[in-house]
Amino acid sequence: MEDTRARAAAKALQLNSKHIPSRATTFNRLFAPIYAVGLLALFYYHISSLLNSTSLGSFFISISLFISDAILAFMWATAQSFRMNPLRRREFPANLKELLKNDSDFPALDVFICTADPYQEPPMNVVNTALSVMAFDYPTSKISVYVSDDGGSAMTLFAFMEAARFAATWLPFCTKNDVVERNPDAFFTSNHDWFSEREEIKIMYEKMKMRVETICEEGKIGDEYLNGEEECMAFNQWTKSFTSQNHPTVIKVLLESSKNKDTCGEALPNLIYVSRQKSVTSHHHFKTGALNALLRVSATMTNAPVILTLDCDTYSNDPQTPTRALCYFLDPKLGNDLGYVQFPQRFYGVSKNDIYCGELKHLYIINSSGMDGLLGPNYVGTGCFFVRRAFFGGPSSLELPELSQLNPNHVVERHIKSQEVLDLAHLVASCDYENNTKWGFKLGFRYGSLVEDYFTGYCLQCEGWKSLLCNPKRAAFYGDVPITLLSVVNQMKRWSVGLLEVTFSKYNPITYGVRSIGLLMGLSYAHYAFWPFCSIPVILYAFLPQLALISATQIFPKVWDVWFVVYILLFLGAYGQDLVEFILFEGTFQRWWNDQRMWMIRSGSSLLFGCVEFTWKSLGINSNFGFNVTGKAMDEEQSKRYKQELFEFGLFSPMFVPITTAAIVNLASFVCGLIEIWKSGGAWEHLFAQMLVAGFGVVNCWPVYEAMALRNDGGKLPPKLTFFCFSLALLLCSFAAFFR
Ligand SMILES: O=c1ccn([C@@H]2O[C@H](COP(=O)(O)OP(=O)(O)O[C@H]3O[C@H](CO)[C@@H](O)[C@H](O)[C@H]3O)[C@@H](O)[C@H]2O)c(=O)[nH]1
Ligand SMILES: [Mn+2]
Repeated sequence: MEDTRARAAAKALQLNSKHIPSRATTFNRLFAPIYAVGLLALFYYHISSLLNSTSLGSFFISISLFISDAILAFMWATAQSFRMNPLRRREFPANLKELLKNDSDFPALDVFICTADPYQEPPMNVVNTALSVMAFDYPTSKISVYVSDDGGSAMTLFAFMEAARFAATWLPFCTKNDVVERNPDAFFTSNHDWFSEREEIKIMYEKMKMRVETICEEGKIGDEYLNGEEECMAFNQWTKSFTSQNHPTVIKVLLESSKNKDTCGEALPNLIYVSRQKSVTSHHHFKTGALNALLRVSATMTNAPVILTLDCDTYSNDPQTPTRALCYFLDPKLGNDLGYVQFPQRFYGVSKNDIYCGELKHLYIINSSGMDGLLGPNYVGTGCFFVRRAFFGGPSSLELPELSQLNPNHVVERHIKSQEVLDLAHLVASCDYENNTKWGFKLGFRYGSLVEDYFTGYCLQCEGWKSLLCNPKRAAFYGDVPITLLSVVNQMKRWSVGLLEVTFSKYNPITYGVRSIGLLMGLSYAHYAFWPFCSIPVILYAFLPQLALISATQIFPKVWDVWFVVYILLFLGAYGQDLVEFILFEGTFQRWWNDQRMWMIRSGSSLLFGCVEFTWKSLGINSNFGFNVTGKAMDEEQSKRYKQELFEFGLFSPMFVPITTAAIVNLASFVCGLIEIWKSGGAWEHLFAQMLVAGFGVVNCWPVYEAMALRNDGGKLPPKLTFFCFSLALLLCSFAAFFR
């Protein structure tokens, strides 16, 4: 790639441009110090009320409010790093044609697709993802798709054998007709009626889908489904003792570019199925381990300089995507230290107003554009192009792997089905290969956190790599959003455990990060690392003012007090800025409203339970926390309710307890407050702030009341849970009333 970059420099080609949204940035830079003054005033107020507290009770209240606001203020301060220097970019793939005239000029591309569970992640969907990238607008002989199957499932392998056959028809069909949607399922569900062979191919696709789905339902593969001896042989490894947690390495080269041709006689991409060895006695590091196994297996077979990592649900929505990434990798101005190009995660099938905030606009787009103006966005696990070299030490300090064949500069000379290559591939995919090597620590994706993406990107940046965000108008990739509240909160719980693992390691972004990547980048990473602590202020604000209201205790300043004004301005300032930002990034008011609601719900469930689980894990009480895959299989009833934007509770989960209890307490306290004001003949000034907080809680908890009392479908709150939370709320309220 270096010589291509030199040619680009000689031709002075413009491959990309950047744009600084200057008005918004100026505003943010001016607003930050003003807001900071407001915060200082608030802490002056907090400290003086602490010093003036007259009783144990008032001291307890003051210190709780102080701690809560200190955490919120810290989160605000770290978030400013995203606002100081945001960037938007554009790329010009057309100009690349000048530079890459022949297929041989393109760098080879290895695509990694991870899947882990055929029941949560239907093989047919994984196949669609793979087909969508095999059909990239890119020289096919340069593409190799590696599928990592951590589920070790014969069904997934079977699905890919079918896909390999279908690809021979699908790929030429896409190129000939300039199809934009190259995920077959997405293509056939949207209407494109004008292609001649469309019907024929659709029938072929449906047949394949039926075969795969039948196999998945039956749970075994009958001989009538297999073509020839080679295919039968492939499944011989699935013996009786083969389980997803204990099995030998399975590597199958399903397509070999130099041999397999499509129906028009053009080369097909390489397609390789890999299920690394698993043993119950050795730790496999979940997805991170799978990615490292793929890094090594791909090194033995193709060793492409560019790598794309994808989750099994992240399909390509634009065949131009790899050329867009090249617009950066081949740009001489960006230098040799560009480690990865991240495309934002975008989602297919988000409900109209995005009730669960599945879009995660802040995480994937707003904050990432903010980091783009510094050293670059964090890695978000999928839709990311890396230079292979980035996994082998910093830009100027090459870290060599133990085996020279895995070296990023090694040129593979043998073809991928040769015995030597296959033997080496099996060796590096075995479960104890990594023992006493640098893999996961100095090489490859990094171990030590359940958010391997965040941690790996962070480590690469600390080593000196830069990154950037490529966010074209047409979504480059689409993934699935979780459609039940439980999967949403479980996903975020895993994230918060993973983030805390980084916070309490020697890599803490405040200590280690700020030193390695500077203040603003360090703060950006700290914003996430300390995110789980948001659960503390949210829980306190969800209960304390309300219980105080029930016990007729005033804890906030009176309406006419200047300190009340400070409170209100800080609240409105933060919320207002957040809203404006959200709208500027193509959001709607309703989506923003749901976003802020989910921020609170997540804090009271995922982040809180994440903190608790992390504590248990650190104390060694229970260390059984793994990477639980987010479900991607659709239940029809659930999808229907999701589309109607009804919250899906359904099951009894301890994670629903805090939010449900808070909903009841907020409503009860609001009513108590009203009664209190009425009884006192209309003296409302001293309780107004608390009424405001409780009222805000009630408005936000509307879906919970609905699920508790007004609905009768499968997604309503289980009566057992409602009863439990009612009892708990009653206990809390009586306790508060006791202090009246
Ligand atoms: O042992 C495992 C567990 C998971 N996976 C794969 O990891 C991917 C992501 O899993 P998913 O359950 O979809 O996670 P999400 O919560 O949606 O993922 C977000 O957060 C993860 C980190 O927690 C990142 O790895 C993901 O890229 C990011 O999208 C999927 O393709 C899985 O098949 C494995 O390969 N092996
Ligand atoms: Mn996912």
